[in-house]
Amino acid sequence: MNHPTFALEAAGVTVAYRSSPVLDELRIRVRPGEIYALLGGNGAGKSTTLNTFLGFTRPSAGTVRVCGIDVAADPRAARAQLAYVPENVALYEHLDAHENIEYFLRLAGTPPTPGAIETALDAVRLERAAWRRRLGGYSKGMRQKVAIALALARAVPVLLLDEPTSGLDPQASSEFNALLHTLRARGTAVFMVTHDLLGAAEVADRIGFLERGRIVHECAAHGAERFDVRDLYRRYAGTREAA
Ligand SMILES: Nc1ncnc2c1ncn2[C@@H]1O[C@H](COP(=O)(O)OP(=O)(O)OP(=O)(O)O)[C@@H](O)[C@H]1O
Repeated sequence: MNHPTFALEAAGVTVAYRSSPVLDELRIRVRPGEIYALLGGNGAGKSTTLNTFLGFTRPSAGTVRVCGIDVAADPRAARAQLAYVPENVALYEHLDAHENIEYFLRLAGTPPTPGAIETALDAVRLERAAWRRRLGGYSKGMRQKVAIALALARAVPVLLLDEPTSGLDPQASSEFNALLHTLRARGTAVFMVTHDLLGAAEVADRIGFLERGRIVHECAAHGAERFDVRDLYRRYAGTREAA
């Protein structure tokens, strides 16, 4: 495959349930090594956007591409480029972190090379003492680390996250942000759906505001110069009132 410019791309994507559009000619582009946060009020279409990237929802118009692969034409190939971490990570409670990752890698037909799982668990900074403990006793932040370690072990170029910081305490949130920066440095594209404006302002390179299935505003951080949080809040409040 040649190197596509965009890791994720929605071009003119329309999704409608019972004729009213939920996504309305949506246009989103995320580059490799970019962290993109999608914000919007309840019902704005954030989950539907995730579902179209995952190939679970088929647009009636427009194109969705993952690393240049048209999701409608080859959903399996497109999905192989993605790791999806839902709000409540679904892993096996009775297996430990190591076993979970090994199980899902084998299920995907990509058994781990020696040391790959340990490297991934180290990269997400899951404390070593927990590696062989069943997930049943894990906190939300720890589960999330295991899910992201699985993405690292699969070496996928794109990570999709749904409400990743909801329910995380400040320490876990800051560890999560550090982890996203590690992924970004590796060239992974991160697309996250969130209501957490402050978290997004801290970690994202670009923020898109979704309102009634359209990006009504998009803004970028420039290196050390971060977002103007008051301005973001004003825009976000606008989308929430409209929703
Ligand atoms: N399968 C479906 N059938 C009919 N309507 C749907 C379906 N899925 C979503 N919708 C509608 O589409 C709109 C957008 O839903 P979506 O879940 O994408 O929004 P959201 O931005 O993720 O909202 P929230 O923040 O509440 O999770 C809502 O009005 C919802 O009721």
